[in-house]
Amino acid sequence: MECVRSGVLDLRCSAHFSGKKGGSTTSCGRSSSTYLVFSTKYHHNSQLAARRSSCLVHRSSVPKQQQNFSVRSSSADVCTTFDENVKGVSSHAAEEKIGVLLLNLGGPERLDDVQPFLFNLFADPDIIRLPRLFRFLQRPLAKLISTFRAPKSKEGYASIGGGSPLRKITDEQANALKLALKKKNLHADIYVGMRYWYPFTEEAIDQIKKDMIMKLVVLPLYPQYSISTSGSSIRVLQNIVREDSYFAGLPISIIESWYQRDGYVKSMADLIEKELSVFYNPEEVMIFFSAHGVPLTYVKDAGDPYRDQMEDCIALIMGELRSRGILNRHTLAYQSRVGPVQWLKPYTDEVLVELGQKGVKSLLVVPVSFVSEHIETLEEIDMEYKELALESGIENWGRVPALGCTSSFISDLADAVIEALPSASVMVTRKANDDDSDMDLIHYLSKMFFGSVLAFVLLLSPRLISAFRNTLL
Ligand SMILES: C=CC1=C(C)c2cc3[nH]c(cc4nc(cc5[nH]c(cc1n2)c(C)c5CCC(=O)O)C(CCC(=O)O)=C4C)c(C)c3C=C
Ligand SMILES: [Fe+2]
Repeated sequence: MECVRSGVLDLRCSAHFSGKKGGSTTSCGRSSSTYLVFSTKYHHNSQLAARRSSCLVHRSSVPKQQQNFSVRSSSADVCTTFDENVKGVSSHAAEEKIGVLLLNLGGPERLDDVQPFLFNLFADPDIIRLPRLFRFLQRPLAKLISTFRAPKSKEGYASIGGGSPLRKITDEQANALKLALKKKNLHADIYVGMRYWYPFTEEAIDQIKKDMIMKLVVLPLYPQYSISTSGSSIRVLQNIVREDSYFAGLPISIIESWYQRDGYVKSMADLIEKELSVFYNPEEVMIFFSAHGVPLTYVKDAGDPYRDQMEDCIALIMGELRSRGILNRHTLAYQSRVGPVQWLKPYTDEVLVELGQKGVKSLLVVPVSFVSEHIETLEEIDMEYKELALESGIENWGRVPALGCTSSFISDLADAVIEALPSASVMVTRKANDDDSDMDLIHYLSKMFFGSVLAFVLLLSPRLISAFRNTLL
């Protein structure tokens, strides 16, 4: 049983939308009578399916036309130049009112936004995963953690100009995508929905409804799927679909991950090749992929495919570089861990020190989990990690920019949208009666036990609170 056909999420399948350990009671099928059940265990079939094929379904049957375009968007920073094989779309698609919803994380625009932004982030049950019984602690805990975390985060945002660039960049990407689609003969309205700050996904959803969009493609701006990112945003969407009769009847196609697309892989390889050429001895440079981490339990217990997809992604990019005769060594590590739990290893900061000790002299860092510049590229990599690396003996440091509005990348996203359209279908959802129903007693009790310990640690013990605070700061 495969729920994802070549990378496009089949909305009638249950298992992608996390919630439940095991995923065995979920339903999956092609018929509209099957239901979407929320479960935490990620369905690995989807990942295998995505790996097997280069990506999305339903390639347009319209012959490719060789065309040259040069367009400038209304925003001065967005410049999109197309020189490629342009794929056309069938005329009936052009007559429908098509919407594309770009999902992203969002970021505080001013320092005063930092604490409420962090509150929204930590109040997300896909970010702090409490046992069901302790969900009532989610918001008090979010308040506590966001308050402790805010001073450190504020420092970071202050050092990159006082706020996150995410909204501006995402808007630019939306403009560029609209133009790219237009050039491929698809007229679509593009909406931006952020998970933790303005414009919130709910606002985008309202606008989509007002505009009476007839078909919607949902494109999370994360190349790899994680429960904590695309998964969380998709969950918001599902909740809306369940409550709202307009969305319940709207054909939707979700592109859940797209790291395996040729256009993305080649665009990343282009950026790496270009930055390597800046080094005095490019062949001696170690390519250092730094991905945003997630807590280890996401992968080990909840079935998050994030690590597998990340490794797959790196292999594809390195394969592309090798095919161009670029044979540099490379490594992958995970950055930006928060709090006292174990995250995916190895950790970026530790690997930087080790490489310095081993005598590596030249490093090219490649941020790989996100397609915009943000606090973790501009502050964590460019400032903190650079300083650490130089102190550890690295002499030559370079960093690949995020893809942003790179024309080949935006053009590929446009192709992804066009390819996803034919599989848009009505989301049929039902609320799982008890999404912990297949959890065995021991697991349930252990969750309760650890949940209680966590609650006591975080809410009752001042000494441990201060230890926790030190870990966050
Ligand atoms: C693929 C990308 C990301 C994953 C996976 C992810 C998981 C994740 N993040 C936190 C905690 C924080 N993330 C923060 C900022 C932030 N996170 C991502 C991306 C991923 N997060 C981005 C792009 C950003 C930056 C947004 C911006 O404003 O530029 C922050 C706030 C910043 C800070 O204080 O460091 C926190 C906190 C967790 C806990 C998590 C997985 C569970
Ligand atoms: Fe994050």
